[in-house]
Amino acid sequence: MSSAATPRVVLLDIEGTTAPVSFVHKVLFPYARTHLARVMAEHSADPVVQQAVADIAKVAPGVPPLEQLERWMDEDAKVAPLKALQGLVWAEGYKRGALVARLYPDVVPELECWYRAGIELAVYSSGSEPAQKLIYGHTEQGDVTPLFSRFFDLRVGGKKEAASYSALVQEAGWQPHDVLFLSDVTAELDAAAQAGLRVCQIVRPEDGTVAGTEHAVAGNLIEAAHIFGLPVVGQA
Ligand SMILES: CSCCC(=O)C(=O)COP(=O)(O)O
Ligand SMILES: [Mg+2]
Repeated sequence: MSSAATPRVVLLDIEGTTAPVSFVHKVLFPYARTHLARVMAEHSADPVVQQAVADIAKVAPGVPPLEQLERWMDEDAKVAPLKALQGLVWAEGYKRGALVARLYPDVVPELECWYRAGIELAVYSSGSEPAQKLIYGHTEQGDVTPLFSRFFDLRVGGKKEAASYSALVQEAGWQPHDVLFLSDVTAELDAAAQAGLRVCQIVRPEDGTVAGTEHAVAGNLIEAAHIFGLPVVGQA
């Protein structure tokens, strides 16, 4: 459903929307793959590791956890045990300065503009909530986590399921039509639109994103702001 009213909430995907696909696939994912076995061994008593190993045993009984994790990484599977463990590995990488998050140049200025205007900002990513806080806590522009009021991950469900968007708006106490969801993936936008959210595809030339035909399309957050009547950085 569309509405002329300005969205009160902007819900943002990460990969392909605020961060380049190349940063996630060529920096974050390889870092996690390289250090996963060691970090799991060094943190074997950590509840994150124990829960992930227990979850893997439920879905892949008899398969060694690292073998299953390798399979999931090969498939880019959006599954909670892998995402929780990747977050643990990245925590170490950010802490020792090996990782610094790259966001698209329009992202921080435009999010700050929306934040200052009283628009509520939230994240919905397949990356775990701790991983989301890490990426936004260690950007080239510094810690931008205070811009966001909420961080939703796979605990509300998969991003291609309409029920996940219904669950997250209910948890936050939002009306679906007050929320604008920005993502590069049309199947995610289809699901969000089915749940009554307003949606816009972010089509980043650097990522080679292909524009869909069903939803509004913007090349960056500033173009999305123009389309949906949100404040635009640098304009009074
Ligand atoms: C928290 S940054 C890494 C994101 C991630 O692990 C991923 O799989 C990408 O998910 P998104 O939903 O942001 O496209
Ligand atoms: Mg994405």
